[in-house]
Amino acid sequence: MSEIIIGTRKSKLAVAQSTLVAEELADKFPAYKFTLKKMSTKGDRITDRSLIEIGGKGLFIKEIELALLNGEIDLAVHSLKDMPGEIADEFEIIATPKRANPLDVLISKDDKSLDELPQGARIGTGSLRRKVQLLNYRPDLDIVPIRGNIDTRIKKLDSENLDAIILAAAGLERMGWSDRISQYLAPEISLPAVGQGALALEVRSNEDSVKELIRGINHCDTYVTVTAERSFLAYLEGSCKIPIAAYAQIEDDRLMIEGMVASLDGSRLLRDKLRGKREEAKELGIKLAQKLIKQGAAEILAEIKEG
Ligand SMILES: NCc1[nH]cc(CCC(=O)O)c1CC(=O)O
Repeated sequence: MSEIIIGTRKSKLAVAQSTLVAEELADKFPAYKFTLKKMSTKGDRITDRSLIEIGGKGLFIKEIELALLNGEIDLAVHSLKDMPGEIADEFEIIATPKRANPLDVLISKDDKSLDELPQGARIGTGSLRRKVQLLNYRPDLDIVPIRGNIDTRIKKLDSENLDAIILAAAGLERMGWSDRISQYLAPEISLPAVGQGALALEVRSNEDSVKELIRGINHCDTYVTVTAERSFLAYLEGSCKIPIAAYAQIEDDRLMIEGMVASLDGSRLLRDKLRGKREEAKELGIKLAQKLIKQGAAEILAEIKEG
């Protein structure tokens, strides 16, 4: 019997996600054995500094890609949201299983909604994307930077004397903690991160037989929508150091994508959308990026990069 080794971060969420993938693969391909290999990444080990300080999203990915490269694992399962817009030629995101709920959610004390929170309420989030959109909606809010795994962040609600925190619905749902959710934030308030709620199945580009197998659990609509979002991100060279968001959906077999770019303090926020053919997902992401550039996104991005 052939064995496929699946590499994952060792956080509870990562293990829950990769277990789901392993089960789906085992169901579909009973002749194979799928084994999880849990790995620690730099992003997991350093939890007392912001991601931006220690080097951004790639920190959750690098060690796992190295294991792919040297053959320790055959498949890597990542949160797509944690992947940079472009990956090295040695690797390929060959499939995305069905996306979970892509929205951001509010977890608040006394289950208050965003509108019910008191004037000047303290909201915990380490994400610039969430920060600028929240302030755009309610300028009175006090945004407090927090980091850590989902359970750590929920604990900070009390330990840091916060009124609420913002998290991804998908993570909470996959952990079975949806009952903690006070409010799902509509995309009009908080446009989700590129790839939020989706998983990336990453393999070595030269491994045709593994690619063929993993493609078996691809979900086409998910793949098309995240392709558009990731091409928007890559074109704007977005990273977690930039307040950037994109969310694509299939509507009547057409592809619709919305994107957002903002300055660091949120004083300038650009947002627009486009519709197109689902076969042209990559081009649509680029077209939307170009549309925002015409409206001033290039200046915003240059300003952020110059520091
Ligand atoms: N930034 C970390 C991260 N990466 C993926 C998820 C949640 C699951 C997902 O979006 O797929 C989270 C937690 C969060 O933002 O609340």
